[in-house]
Amino acid sequence: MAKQIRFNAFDINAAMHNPHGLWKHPDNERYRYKELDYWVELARLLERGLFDALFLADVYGFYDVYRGSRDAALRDAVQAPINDPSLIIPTMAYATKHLGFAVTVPTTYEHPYAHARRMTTLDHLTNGRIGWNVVTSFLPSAARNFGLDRMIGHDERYEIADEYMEVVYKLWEGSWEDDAVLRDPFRGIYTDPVKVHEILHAGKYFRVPGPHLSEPSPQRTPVLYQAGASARGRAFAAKHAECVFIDGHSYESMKFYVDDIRSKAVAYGRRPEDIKIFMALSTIVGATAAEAEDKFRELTAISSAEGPQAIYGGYTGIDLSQGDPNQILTYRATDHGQTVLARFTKMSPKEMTYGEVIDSVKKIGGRAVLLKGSAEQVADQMQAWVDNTGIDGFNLGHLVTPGSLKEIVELVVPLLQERGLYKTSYEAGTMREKLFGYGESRLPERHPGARHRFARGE
Ligand SMILES: Cc1cc2nc3c(=O)[nH]c(=O)nc-3n(C[C@H](O)[C@H](O)[C@H](O)COP(=O)(O)O)c2cc1C
Repeated sequence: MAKQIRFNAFDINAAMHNPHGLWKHPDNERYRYKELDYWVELARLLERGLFDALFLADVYGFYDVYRGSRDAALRDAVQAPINDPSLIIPTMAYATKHLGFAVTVPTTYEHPYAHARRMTTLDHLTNGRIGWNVVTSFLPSAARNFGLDRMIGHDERYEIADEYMEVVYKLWEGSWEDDAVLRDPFRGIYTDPVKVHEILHAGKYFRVPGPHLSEPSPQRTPVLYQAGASARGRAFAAKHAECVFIDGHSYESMKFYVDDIRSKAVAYGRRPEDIKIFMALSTIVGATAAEAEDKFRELTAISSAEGPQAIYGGYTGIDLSQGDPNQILTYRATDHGQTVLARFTKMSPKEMTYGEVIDSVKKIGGRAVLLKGSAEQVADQMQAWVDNTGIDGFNLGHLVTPGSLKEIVELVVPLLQERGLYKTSYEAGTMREKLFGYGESRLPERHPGARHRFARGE
């Protein structure tokens, strides 16, 4: 059977996500992000299209590097205003049966003891349909608001994240035995105290004696996503991630990331196929190629020049307004994210000036690859990306919501199904089972998290 293409939707609980200026489009319903009905309708649409998951990005802090101010970000709804992503999930889960939910939570600012309980709660309420996108955060304004004088350094944030993972693995995997909850009215025992264990974690960054507060949920550890692609980020992904999310720009660079992460995973005792890799993608699908071009022109006319530069400043620490348009942008390690700057400098096939970088990020779709055309053309290009890079599928952003994802569900999914490249029904089971096979609800034995499982006789 041909390799199946997988879809996640890439969204955020905010007024706008990445396509800046397009909130002005008359068909854009983004302003409804504060309504539960909006999210329920979206979840039902995605389940109709047999999407694996709704991936919910999140960010603490405003994007205020560009021109040294948050004004451009606020004017243009650059991931602001923004609400909590986890609180919309139970309602969407109630309205669907199979769709997974991957929620972004930073290891730098949320304490693992509280985070572990929140994820277990969500895994119970969704009956095992929860994933966690592990991020380390990249905005100085978040650091300030969490009471730090300066942002913790890029690589140290990953060191903290590594220890954080150890803590949550211990809480999820090692604290409660499977049969701890007896609910036995005859013996008068709800939970057998002998089967609930302290974790006694005392490390460099965290001290958590435990036990975990919640009883075991269907997956225990949520499906682990990760999206940082710096050298340190890839090492982290290779060790922990089950799904990796990467921006793409060429077959070559995407294949480099895919091969590198999978070979590093093998060095951690894992298998290459233990990691599913999704590429960020924007799409414009028309009944014909000409119709897609018309939509593209219409969107270009209302897109914003400043919003993408505000995003760029936050991701990289580079204020594009400060450079001469003809000056070459060079790589420098900042404490923001390192991947986006690398892409426009040392990973770029040719040197780029500040002016060229601005033109590139301003394009519709932003940093994500944009596929446009008829459904046939978009499906062909998706297939080519999968065949040439080894990715498993796409995290599909929206330009106009929910229209962009409706185009995929109604026009592209049926075509991929005809070609035998897309499932025609959901697999049974939890989110992890749908991704990795029936009976695989828990982390596999070879995953480092499984080492923290409680074993009798310990
Ligand atoms: C496609 C994509 C989506 C991301 N989504 C988020 C997000 O929602 N929240 C966040 O804090 N970081 C997000 N990031 C940032 C990364 O998780 C990571 O923190 C950042 O890229 C810095 O790490 P790096 O230097 O290893 O790339 C995303 C990155 C990519 C490429």
